[in-house]
Amino acid sequence: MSEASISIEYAMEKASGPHFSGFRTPTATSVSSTTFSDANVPREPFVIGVSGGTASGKTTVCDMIIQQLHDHRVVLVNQDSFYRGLNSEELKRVHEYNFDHPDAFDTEQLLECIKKLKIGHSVQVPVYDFKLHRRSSDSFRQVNASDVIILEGILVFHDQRVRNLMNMKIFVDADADVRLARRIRRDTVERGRDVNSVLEQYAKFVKPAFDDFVLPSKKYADVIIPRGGDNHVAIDLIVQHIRTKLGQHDLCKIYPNVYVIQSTFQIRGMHTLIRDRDISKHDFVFYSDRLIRLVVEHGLGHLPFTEKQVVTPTATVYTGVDFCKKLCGVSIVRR
Ligand SMILES: Nc1ncnc2c1ncn2[C@@H]1O[C@H](COP(=O)(O)OP(=O)(O)O)[C@@H](O)[C@H]1O
Ligand SMILES: O=c1ccn([C@@H]2O[C@H](COP(=O)(O)O)[C@@H](O)[C@H]2O)c(=O)[nH]1
Repeated sequence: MSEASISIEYAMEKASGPHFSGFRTPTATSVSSTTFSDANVPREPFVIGVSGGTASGKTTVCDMIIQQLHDHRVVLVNQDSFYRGLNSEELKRVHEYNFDHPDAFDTEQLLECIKKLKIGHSVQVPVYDFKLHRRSSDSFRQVNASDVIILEGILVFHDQRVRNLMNMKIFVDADADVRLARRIRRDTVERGRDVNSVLEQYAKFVKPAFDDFVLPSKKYADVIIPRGGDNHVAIDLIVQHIRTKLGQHDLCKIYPNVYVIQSTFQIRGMHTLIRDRDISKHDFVFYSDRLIRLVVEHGLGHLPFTEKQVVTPTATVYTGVDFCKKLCGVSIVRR
């Protein structure tokens, strides 16, 4: 990316110089006849995986990222939605069921869902009930195509195929005692459990599976967030990175004083001409000059002006504007 500041004098001189209007007919060999497609080619969504032990703060961190990216389309997909659910036999012996083992999830269905979202399709995600340990038979959550897809769950880094779909992998860290305390509170308040059953499940399944599957998958993380949702610095940095990855137009959302000149077919046509190695020197100079003029004129529109009244030849008053002759500049950033 190169940056150049233009002086007011230069800008005014360029803007008031000879005016080339219109898009000249290209010379015979300069442009191919391919039809231009829409300038806004849809980008592939940015997929973020968020893993970590139970009650480490994964959901909290995801909610904070989503809140900060409020000006983008962001969707959250929970691995929990892909729990297979228990049949009646398994339900009778629910205390023997290991919900923390990779086999408890329908990973094939999860893969299919993320692949579809990545190519811009909407999907129906199952709704899992933690109290009944089964999926709702008649309701689904519709998840639409988005700019950012966040996949959150204890084992989202376990399967290599799922990992490969991710552009960024975050591991949320919290001390084991903090997580256990949170889990007891959450499961008794929200998931209809009693303290004894939570402790029993934790010792029998949750902790061993954390050591065997969750912790070993931490090595795949690009970023580790200690203290989860309390770590505002880490979350801010992650959001900045995502914004950068989302591209050029989002610069305007980060910096309120950045204006992007909207690309039009005319502009792209001229860019095509000046990049064509067969263009004549005369046409190169002509179209480069015209492109520079567009940028300069756009920049001039952002200079400070004050209101000014003038009297017209018919003796009426016209209220217009006059350039404030202050020392100022407009930076032109080229990507
Ligand atoms: N930084 C925190 N301070 C206090 N409580 C928290 C914090 N982060 C999460 N919690 C609480 O702990 C529980 C689990 O958090 P959650 O974000 O749902 O974790 P996870 O998605 O990893 O299971 C929730 O009840 C939540 O309100
Ligand atoms: O029916 C169920 C399904 C899952 N669990 C427990 O949930 C956690 C995963 O959810 P987090 O929000 O990441 O904590 C997992 O440790 C399972 O043990 C359950 O208890 N019952």
